[in-house]
Amino acid sequence: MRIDVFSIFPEYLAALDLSLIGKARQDGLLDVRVKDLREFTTDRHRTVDDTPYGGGAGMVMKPEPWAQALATALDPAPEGPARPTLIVPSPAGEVFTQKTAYELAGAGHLVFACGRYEGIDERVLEWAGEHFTVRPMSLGDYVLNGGEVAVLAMVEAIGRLVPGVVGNPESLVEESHSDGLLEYPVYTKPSQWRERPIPEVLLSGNHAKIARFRRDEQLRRTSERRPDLIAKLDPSTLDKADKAT
Ligand SMILES: COc1cccc(Cn2ccc3ccc(-c4cc(N)[nH]n4)cc32)c1
Repeated sequence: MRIDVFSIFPEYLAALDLSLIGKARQDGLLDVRVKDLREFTTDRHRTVDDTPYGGGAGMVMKPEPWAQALATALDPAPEGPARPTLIVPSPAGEVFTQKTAYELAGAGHLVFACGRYEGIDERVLEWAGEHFTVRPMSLGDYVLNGGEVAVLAMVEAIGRLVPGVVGNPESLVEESHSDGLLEYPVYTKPSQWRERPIPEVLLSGNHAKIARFRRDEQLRRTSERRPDLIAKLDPSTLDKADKAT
């Protein structure tokens, strides 16, 4: 998978050189290219923003540097009919979920446009629609100062699902949210820590009982912390809970 990221703070994306994603880049599983948007300006001051038409606070990102930058992500031209997907982090985007991560992990080429200021001139997204599948994307209902943090989160969530990136694919199977429920609690040595024991069943060696305990904990936690997810559960998820005995 090829991933292009454009930002006026490319150093923000240095975290993509580390850990799992960094290793996947070294192994050639992910081809991540981070570019400074200012490289695509033409004036002496490398200007990327200007005042908003219609007035209002703050500045808006100029369209031309973005068109010049995004055009380089179309080089070489995509093989076949598939168009690269352009993800534009935005408070006004669709909400990024684990389902989105799975969907995008199957894409061949992702391009991320990290906005700053009050956002990117809307005509960029209209122009980009001729060459990309454009998806404004929100991380959630809170406001960031720019797109970089959102891109770090999305590239990690997507990248780890690309085959070969995570050493043991098993660890992707039981994941939180993959079955619509939150993760069960985890414990490790010592079994008694500051007078706190671990749940007895985890020492029983009875895999059926352990599975049941974990499923029950998932349901308990989800109904306590995220009742909204309970409402969305696939009925078969609850059957699985009964079968995990
Ligand atoms: C109303 O608040 C804003 C309205 C417009 C722009 C900005 C600041 N900003 C600039 C680029 C940019 C990209 C993404 C996000 C973002 C995404 C999520 N989930 N929260 N915030 C915020 C961004 C703030």
